[in-house]
Amino acid sequence: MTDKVHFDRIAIIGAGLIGSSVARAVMRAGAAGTLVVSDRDEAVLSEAEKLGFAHEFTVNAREAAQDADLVVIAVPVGAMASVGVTIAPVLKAGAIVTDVGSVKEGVFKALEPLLPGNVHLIPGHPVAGTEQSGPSAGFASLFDGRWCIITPPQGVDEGALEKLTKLWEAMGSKVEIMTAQHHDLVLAITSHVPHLIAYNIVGTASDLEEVTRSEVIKYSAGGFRDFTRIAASDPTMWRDVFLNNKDAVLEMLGRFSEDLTALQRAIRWGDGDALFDLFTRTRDIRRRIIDAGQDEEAADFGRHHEE
Ligand SMILES: NC(=O)c1ccc[n+]([C@@H]2O[C@H](COP(=O)([O-])OP(=O)(O)OC[C@H]3O[C@@H](n4cnc5c(N)ncnc54)[C@H](O)[C@@H]3O)[C@@H](O)[C@H]2O)c1
Ligand SMILES: O=C(O)C(=O)C[C@]1(C(=O)O)C=C[C@@H](O)C=C1
Repeated sequence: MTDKVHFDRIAIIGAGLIGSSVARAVMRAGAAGTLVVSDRDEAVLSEAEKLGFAHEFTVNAREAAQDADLVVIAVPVGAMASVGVTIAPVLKAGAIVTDVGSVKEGVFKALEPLLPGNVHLIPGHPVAGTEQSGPSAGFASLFDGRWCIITPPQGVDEGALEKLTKLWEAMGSKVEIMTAQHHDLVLAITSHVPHLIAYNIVGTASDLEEVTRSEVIKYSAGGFRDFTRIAASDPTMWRDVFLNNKDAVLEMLGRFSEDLTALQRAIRWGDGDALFDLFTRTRDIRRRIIDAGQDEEAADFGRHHEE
């Protein structure tokens, strides 16, 4: 007998890209006796129901969380607290409550005071996603080979942590444990600031578009096009990320601005060596990412074009 991870009842609140992908991955892993998915948006819920990636569907998050051994909250970071308020009265003693939010310290601080002391709140973040949203955008293999960062609070119940870790592994992820503060600092530079830069550059180009009309669209190949993919990411999700990881994002943006000023100076003074040295260093980082198997672009491209 293998010690396959199993929960009698798993509830997922939020049936968008990530919630629906977790649902599909849970089903693929056979990790739930009953999997119930909830979303407050009736159109989203009926789309989810048609796609059929869980056993039960309900608009009522409280009904979903009732008797659940594991509740996965997959809503935008700014909506976590309202879900916490809704589900708190019905949570079963010993239940594990986790989330998939892109910011960790703020989510823990928002949820922890709302939940009863006899449940295990263990936040998590699968570092995998796309610029799409909604239940149709999800897929079971989203987490395969990707990191899931779990940020347990001090004094966490080791049994509950182990069970949650095993579930993410069963869904295909590699799991890393760190503090919420460290997570927020690392993700500020690897994910949050890059999204802000993409939003900014596409915004600047869209202002220019007034002047040059269709040329921005017409000639948008290569570099700019890659930025537009990221800048098409969900506005609600990303508004909440920046409002909830303010300190770390501002810290990284400060460094970014200093480095940008140095580049500006190198261009102004014709310092080709400085430009060449930086571009050589950054090319090396790209190579290291590919070597570490973290670049899924080619695979993603293939997958979306097969569908
Ligand atoms: N998109 C990504 O690439 C990505 C990757 C990793 C983690 N995340 C995190 O996952 C979470 C969900 O993101 P997503 O991309 O799946 O978003 P999404 O927009 O695809 O789905 C979010 C869903 O939550 C529902 N919702 C909002 N408030 C609710 C509430 N109070 N009760 C019930 N349902 C509610 C919405 O109706 C929507 O269907 C966010 O916290 C985000 O930071 C996103
Ligand atoms: O691949 C993308 O499109 C993503 O933006 C995914 C991405 C990221 O920045 O890596 C976005 C937000 C998440 O919290 C995790 C993953």
